[in-house]
Formats: sequence, structure tokens, C-alpha cells
Amino acid sequence: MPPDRDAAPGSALLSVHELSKTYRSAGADHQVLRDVDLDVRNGEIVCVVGASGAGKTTLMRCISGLLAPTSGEVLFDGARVERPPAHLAVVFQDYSRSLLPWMSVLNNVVLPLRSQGLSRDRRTRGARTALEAVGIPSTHHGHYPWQLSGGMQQRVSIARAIAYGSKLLVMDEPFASVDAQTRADLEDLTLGLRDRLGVSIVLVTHDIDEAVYLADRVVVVGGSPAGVIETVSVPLGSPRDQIATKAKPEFVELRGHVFELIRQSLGASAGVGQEPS
Ligand SMILES: Nc1ncnc2c1ncn2[C@@H]1O[C@H](COP(=O)(O)OP(=O)(O)OP(=O)(O)O)[C@@H](O)[C@H]1O
Repeated sequence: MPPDRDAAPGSALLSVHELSKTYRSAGADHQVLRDVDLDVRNGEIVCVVGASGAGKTTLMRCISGLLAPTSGEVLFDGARVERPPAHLAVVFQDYSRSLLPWMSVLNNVVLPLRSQGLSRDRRTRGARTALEAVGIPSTHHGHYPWQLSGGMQQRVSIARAIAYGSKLLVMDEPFASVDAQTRADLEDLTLGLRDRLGVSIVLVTHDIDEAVYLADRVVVVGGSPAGVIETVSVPLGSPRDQIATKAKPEFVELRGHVFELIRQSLGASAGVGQEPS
């Protein structure tokens, strides 16, 4: 289950080079991203923030191999991404659509392991270990996803990603559909998984507090077409705490800085279809 612990910490696991994306629909071109450069190092959490409609989901889909860039490239684990790579897992906001409702929680996590050539027993053990790592007790492994709360369902999605041995989790607004306390719990779960398993994470959020709380670096995207406005380092150390970390003057300063960058990007692209988050 753990990703490659031998990978050099600090080396780039994911590199996005001069990525541009233009959608072509109804005979019209709409360039969404221009020359985006971004990397995620081993064991790092990078949060991507930007105005609504800036192109964050488009960027995540290109990173995940679900969408081809118009130009530029994505390298994951040293190879060019041309389709969804093994050891890269995507966690979407809408957990109810990513889990199969007719399968038990356990079988939802076992399913992707079938392609790994493991024995049935190993698959089941791996899935149970992952579910317990995300706080789903064994009493719930036989439940159907729809019998669980939204937060628990999102935990199952995350369990599925780590059971597969993913080195990189691509998370697109993963906690946007849960209540505030569940959201805080899931943020802390995410930090814990990175610390315990060494998994790297790139996470899109509209919540600037969440971005600064989770990230080693916050990448602010904006403009039209969107590019990287600034990559903000977050030297808040570890472990982080929902109350103590957010009360630090450095946290407050970083949050204000990121907020200001997004506000400026909106001013720069006013009238071109982006909305404040
Ligand atoms: N398949 C598509 N075809 C054409 N245009 C698209 C397509 N997908 C997205 N777009 C457009 O690309 C732009 C960026 O969309 P995207 O969903 O990537 O932004 P976002 O930053 O993730 O937005 P939000 O924060 O609201 O989720 C939007 O103007 C959107 O309408």
C-alpha cells in the first residue's frame, strides 16, 4: 500500500511544463490555460487555488491523463502522461458518483486491486488496511456506500486511492460537499496520510484557509487564459493543528497574501467570465 518510500524526498514526482489547453466547441476556440508550469515533489502537498472558471479542473484533468493538453506536457514519475497512469489516483468532489452503489464499501476498494494480479486474500487484506487507515471501522466494510455519511463515503474514495499504492493523489475540491467539522477531519486525515505513507498530493480548493492549512506550497492560477500567478511557499511546519496553526500570525499573513493574489487576478481578467470563489 505505501508508495515508493525510496523516492528521493524533494525530487519532482509530477512536472507540468508549459501546458496550454484550448477547448474547441461549436466551431469556436476557447483557450483556458496558457503555459502553466507546476511541479509536485515527493511527499509534498500542493494546493491549487484560483477564481471560479479559471481552469483548475481542466488542469487536474490534464495532470491525470483524462484530457490531452493542446500543447506542453505532463511528466509523472519520469514518464509523459498520455492516459491515466498507474499509481496516480483522482479523488473527486462528488464521491457518490465515484463509488459503485451496488457494491459494498470493501468491494469498492478491492475492485481496482483486481488489475494488480494479487491473490484474493491479499486484495481483501490491502483493502481492509486502507479502510482502517482512513478511519472506516470493520463494522462498516460490508455496508453499501449510500448507507454511510458523505464524509465517510469520501473516506472510502480516499481508501481506494491509497490501497492501489498511488504515489500521487489528485484531489479536485474533495471536501466541498461536506459540513465544516467533517471537512476539518478530512483535512487532518489528508495531512496524516501524507505523513504516514509519504503520498504526494495536488489538491484544488476554493477555500483559501484550507489551501494554506494543508499545503507546502499554494499555486495561485488566474488570468484569461489562466497561468500561474504565483507559487506561495507555506513554511508552517508540521504537525498542523486546526486551531493553533490557523491562529499563527504567519498563517494569517499567508492567507491574506493568497486572497490578495486572487483578487488581483479577478481585476486583471474582469469581464472575461471568471467569478470570485
Ligand atoms: N469540455 C469543455 N468544453 C468546453 N469548455 C469547457 C469544457 N470544460 C470546461 N470548459 C470551460 O473551461 C473554463 C474552465 O473550466 P474549469 O472547470 O476547468 O474551471 P475551474 O477553475 O475548475 O472552475 P470552478 O472553480 O468553478 O470549478 C470554463 O470557462 C468552462 O466553461
